[in-house]
Amino acid sequence: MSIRVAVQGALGQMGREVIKAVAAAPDMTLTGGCDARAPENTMSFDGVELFITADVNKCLVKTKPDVVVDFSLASAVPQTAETAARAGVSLVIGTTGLTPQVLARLETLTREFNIGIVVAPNFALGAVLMMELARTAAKYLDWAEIIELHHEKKADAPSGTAIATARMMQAARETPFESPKDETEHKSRGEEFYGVPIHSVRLPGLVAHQEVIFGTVGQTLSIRHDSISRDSFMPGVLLAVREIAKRRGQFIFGLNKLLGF
Ligand SMILES: NC(=O)c1ccc[n+]([C@@H]2O[C@H](COP(=O)([O-])OP(=O)(O)OC[C@H]3O[C@@H](n4cnc5c(N)ncnc54)[C@H](O)[C@@H]3O)[C@@H](O)[C@H]2O)c1
Ligand SMILES: O=C(O)C1=N[C@H](C(=O)O)CCC1
Repeated sequence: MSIRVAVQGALGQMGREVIKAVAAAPDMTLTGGCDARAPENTMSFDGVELFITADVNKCLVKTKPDVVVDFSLASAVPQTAETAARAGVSLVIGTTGLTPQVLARLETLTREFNIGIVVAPNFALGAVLMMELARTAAKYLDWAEIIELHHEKKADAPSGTAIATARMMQAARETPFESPKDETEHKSRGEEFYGVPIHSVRLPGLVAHQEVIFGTVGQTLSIRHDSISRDSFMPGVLLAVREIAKRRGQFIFGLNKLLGF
């Protein structure tokens, strides 16, 4: 049976890419779109005619999706998730910048309303591997910093990927990472998450990139991933839709869990 999919943030850079990917997926039916900037009617997306509205509830009632894919803004996610949950609709959430409190509420919604929710800060396979390799290296190398580089329109910093990477790296260790002891002069060193300094670069020409650099005596190890176009995220998004459509009651954080890492 075809999985019915609606897209929240449909007019955004990622929303438009998801619309194309879902429309081309043989086992999915694109039902509708939602976006704060949407007109109240149908729109053509590269030849795909789609009902679109600014009202998420209207989108759900009218188009009856099984799954909503959300690439919008962190502040919009709670309302979208509550509305979808009450309608019994599962969610795939790629939006970053979600607080621990919002994540905890999303987990509760899965049990309260028997829906499935996947939240993943990065749907690119290479990025998931980069995070897994960083997790492994973190067990052996005591110094590490992260540089994440994104396009200039990104709303949040640091990236969700960088924060999740730092968390995975620290969780793999028994002791905190080492850091310079004598930075007594002017300090401009990014911001530490889980003991790992994260440096954020925002420039036109970039899409989504991250380098994790480890150091120890006489050597460094760099693990780098580059998304050079947004279609890099689409196989991961479609996998998450397929999986969550059959996993009611489950809350899944990270594409790694769906890839069996
Ligand atoms: N998980 C991943 O793999 C991944 C990949 C790329 C981007 N992202 C994240 O996805 C999100 C969107 O990225 P983007 O580049 O598409 O951004 P974008 O600004 O191009 O698009 C966001 C869209 O959301 C809409 N929007 C804003 N507030 C809204 C609201 N209250 N209700 C409904 N719609 C609303 C905007 O009008 C816009 O069209 C960001 O959080 C970004 O970090 C995640
Ligand atoms: O384009 C963005 O914005 C991206 N955000 C994600 C993040 O914050 O980690 C990663 C992919 C691109």
